[in-house]
Formats: sequence, C-alpha cells, structure tokens
Amino acid sequence: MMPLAGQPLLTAAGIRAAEDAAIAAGATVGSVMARAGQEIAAAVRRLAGANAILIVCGPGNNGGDGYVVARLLREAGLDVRIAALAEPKTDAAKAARAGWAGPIEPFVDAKPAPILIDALFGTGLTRGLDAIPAENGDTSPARHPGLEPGSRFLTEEAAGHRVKPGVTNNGAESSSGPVAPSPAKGGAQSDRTIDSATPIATKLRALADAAQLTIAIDLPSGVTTDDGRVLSAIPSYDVTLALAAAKPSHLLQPAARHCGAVRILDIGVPAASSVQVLARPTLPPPGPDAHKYSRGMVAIVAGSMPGAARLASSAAMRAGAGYVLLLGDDPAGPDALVHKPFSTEAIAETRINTLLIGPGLGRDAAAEARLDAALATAHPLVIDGDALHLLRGARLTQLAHRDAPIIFTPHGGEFDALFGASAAGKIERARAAAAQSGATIVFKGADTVIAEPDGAVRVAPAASPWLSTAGTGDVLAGAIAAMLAAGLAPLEAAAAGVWLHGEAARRCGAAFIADDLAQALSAARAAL
Ligand SMILES: NC(=O)C1=CN([C@@H]2O[C@H](COP(=O)(O)OP(=O)(O)OC[C@H]3O[C@@H](n4cnc5c(N)ncnc54)[C@H](OP(=O)(O)O)[C@@H]3O)[C@@H](O)[C@H]2O)[C@@H](O)CC1
Ligand SMILES: [K+]
Repeated sequence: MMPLAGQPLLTAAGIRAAEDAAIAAGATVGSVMARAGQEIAAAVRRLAGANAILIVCGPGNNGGDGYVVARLLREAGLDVRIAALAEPKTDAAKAARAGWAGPIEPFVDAKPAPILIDALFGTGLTRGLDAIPAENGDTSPARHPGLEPGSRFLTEEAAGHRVKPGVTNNGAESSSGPVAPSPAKGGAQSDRTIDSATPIATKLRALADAAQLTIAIDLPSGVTTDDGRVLSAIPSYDVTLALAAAKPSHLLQPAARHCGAVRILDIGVPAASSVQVLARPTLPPPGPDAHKYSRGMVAIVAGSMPGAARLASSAAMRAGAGYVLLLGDDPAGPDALVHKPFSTEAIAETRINTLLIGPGLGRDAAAEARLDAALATAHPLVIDGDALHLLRGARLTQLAHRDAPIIFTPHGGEFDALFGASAAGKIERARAAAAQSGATIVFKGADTVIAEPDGAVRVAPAASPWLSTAGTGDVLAGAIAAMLAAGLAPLEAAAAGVWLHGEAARRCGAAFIADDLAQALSAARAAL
C-alpha cells in the first residue's frame, strides 16, 4: 500500500490507457484483475482482522474485483458474504463471478456486516446511483439487464422507487441525514417517484452506518473519477484502496472527503502523468558560503491594509528568505524586516529576486499605480489578493509577454473574477488559466491545485480546516515568494510553499491565527 504523496493522478481515460498498455505488454484484463484482487485481499486482511465481511458488487470490473476478493478472503478462512446489484456484464467480471462458490444476496436485501467493502462502481461510473441511464435517447431501464425493475437483484419495492416513466434522477441530492426506513414489501409504493432518498444510495448508507469499517475499492461508488463531483448521497468511507494509481477525485473536493485514507495498490499496471499529488519538497539547508542575497531577497509591496503585507513578510522570512523588504509606510513588524517607502526606484532594486504584490494592497488608484509599477519591473512576481482583482483586462494580457516567472495565488472568488466562472473541474480550469495567462496558477482551497502553462499540475491533499481564517492566504503568498526568490522553478516554488503552509498548519493544531501560522513556518522549514 503506497501513500499518495508524489504519485501520478490518472483520469478514467488515463487509467484505461495504462491498462491497455499493460495488456499490449502481455497482461490480460483477467490477470490484472487477479493481481488487483490479491492486493486488495491482502490489504483487507490487515485492516479487517477476523471480522465478518460484506462485499457489495456492481456489474462492471469494479464488481469483478469484489468477486475475486471475496473468493480469496473466504479461502483464507474469513466469513465473507456477497450482495450483488446486477449480473456481471464484462467477461472478466463474469469469470470472477464464476469463481465464487458461495451464495449471492440481492443488494437491496443485504444484511450488514462489521466490514463493508464497496465494489459497486469504480472508474466506469457514468451517472449518479439510481439514475436511469440514457442511451441514444432511450431512458428505459429495460436496456440495462440486471438493473431493471423486477430483476432478481432489485426487489419489487426497490423497483417501485426507481421507475416512473419520464422521470429521471440526476442523483445530485445532498442529504446525508438518517437512512429512510425500507418501504413495506408488496409493491404498495410502486407509484413513488425518484426524489430525495433513492434505493441504491440509501441502502449503501445504511450498510455503511451499520459497519465498523468501510472500505471502497478504487473509488467510493457515486463519485466521478476526474473532477471531484459527488453524484449521489453516498457514505464517507474509512479507507479507499486506489488501484494502479490515484485518481483526481481522491483529492478534489467534495469527493475526497468521502474517500477517508487513500492508499494506492500496485497491480502491475505502470502509471505516469504530469498531474501529480503534491510531494514533500527537497529544500537543502543554506550552504557554507550562503549569505542573505544568495538565500533570496523578497520585496513585498504594502497598501491600505498593512497587516496583510506584514503577515506575508513574516512568512517569507520564516520560510527561509535571506532578506525581506517591505515597501510602504508601515514601520511595524519584526526587527529583521527592512522597511522602505514605496517608490519606483525602490521597487526597481536589482537585487530583488521576487516581488510579491497583493496582500492588503487595496483597490484604489494608489493600489493600481503600485501594481503598474510592479508589472513594469523585470522581477519574478507573486500576485495575490487585491492585485488579482486589479489585473483583469489589459494588464492580464500584457503579462503574457513578460520573461520573468509569475505566480498567481487566487482563491475561488478571485479565480472566477479573473478567468470566469465555470462548471469544469478544478484541474481543467487551473490548467486552462495557466495556459491563457502564461502564469503558474495556485488555485487555492481545500484542494489546492497548482498548474503550469505547460500543463504540469500538482494537487495538494486536504490541509487543516483551521486554515479557514483571515490572513492565511497572505502567509501562503509570502512562503511561495520565499521559495521563488530562493531560485526554485515556479512550479516547484509554488508546490514547496503550499507544502510548507500545510505542514505549518498541521503543527499549529486547532484555532490558530495567521500570525501563529507564519511563526510555525520556521519549524516546518527546519523539518525538511
Ligand atoms: N484500470 C485497471 O487497470 C483495472 C481496473 N479494475 C477495476 O475496474 C474498474 C472499472 O471497471 P469498469 O470499467 O467495468 O467500470 P465499473 O466502475 O465497474 O462500472 C461499469 C458498469 O457499471 C454500470 N454503471 C455505471 N454507472 C452506473 C450507475 N450509476 N448505476 C448503474 N450502473 C452503472 C455501467 O453500465 P453503463 O454505464 O454501461 O450502462 C457498467 O456496466 C476499476 O474501477 C477497477 O475497480 C480492475 O479490475 C483491474 C485493473
Ligand atoms: K467502489
């Protein structure tokens, strides 16, 4: 079982291509599924002890994995039951099903067990749980043998929930409240429409609520693979065992919070991608000949809210910058912080390695003048906060012609204002913004995505929710500026800054303030 840090992230199409390459190199779907089953069974044995296990299987190869795991665990002497949602559809899943000698319960009637393993759907999920499929305009569930009303896998009352002609469910309900009681047997509610509580998602939540440990194979059933969407009201799992590689939805919210601890299983399918999980950076300590300028000089432009620029300054110093210069009229801050009034001469100082502008800048005419002066320099730039708001239009277009690197650090609102709102996934949006602007984009949030104009991406695992407090963005901008000033390439600088920021938050524990976070960067940096 591999942890996520530094691992490639593969989309559904990417993992299919990787599987195809493995097959071209001599594997078969069956052999890969057999290896996956072995790895999953070994992981489950470590996690589950001797407890009884219920495995819920879907119609595709995710379900196929479930049948293989069930056989292996039963051969190992464990108490294993299977509940199936539908008959296997793929050859590999059919073969795996044939290898299971025990009984199969209908999913809707399944009794819970202390250990729940979700093998309903993985990278082949195409719609929300309980949504009626639409193929070539035909929404008849009868096109989907095994999922149609009255099949041996769906009891009649469940079928009654599923079907009302012309009514479809996009599965986007968000309720995660108490599980609804099962309707009375006998089809008495056969005219019920699909509304809030739907049978598959509801049943899955009931099984998860009754279990002591819940494990999802590859992905929690009901989340998309590529963009972090949750299509149905599904449970949150304790562990997700990702096959061959992590997928974007293991990190992107809101899907990520349903995954629990994610571990990657090596199933003999090599995976590579320029989209990767954020890794712990390698930052050597200063060498014997280091001096303040060789460690990097950061200049920070202050504005109408001087506290924000001070926080960024403090963060840049503690993340390891050799010299931090605050350009403004505010004399406060640590003694080590150098103050100068803002002027076009001061900002043009050639020893400045990185110029940070935005924290507390304001949005008035004076702020615009300072931003234009900053953009007119040849320094590498980190642009945050208010400066991002002032960047729209012609200023943004001009930036594409600058030689020196630029890093933008927008949160969701700033990103939308600069690049437009969109329903596309966060990775896709960050990549498009980087390509359009020529800047490295740090799209902040509970799932920070860093994108380079060349398409390289780093995605950060969820950091402390206590970061949701004023000033933490200023701290991040300062940390990233220190990394860029130290000479790291923009993607590496942004990644190192985000990592240090997350690590500092972890060290702060709960209810910290941004000042504490900036202080904690010293310890985070020292631990590398
Ligand atoms: N990559 C690898 O190297 C390896 C991958 N492996 C495993 O394979 C998994 C991917 O398998 P997969 O492609 O068969 O897709 P999977 O997720 O089982 O579902 C597809 C089926 O579900 C159906 N269906 C979809 N959504 C639905 C819904 N909401 N409600 C109802 N039905 C729905 C869909 O029907 P359709 O959309 O066609 O109507 C189709 O029948 C992957 O996650 C991993 O576990 C391993 O075996 C070994 C190597
Ligand atoms: K699953």
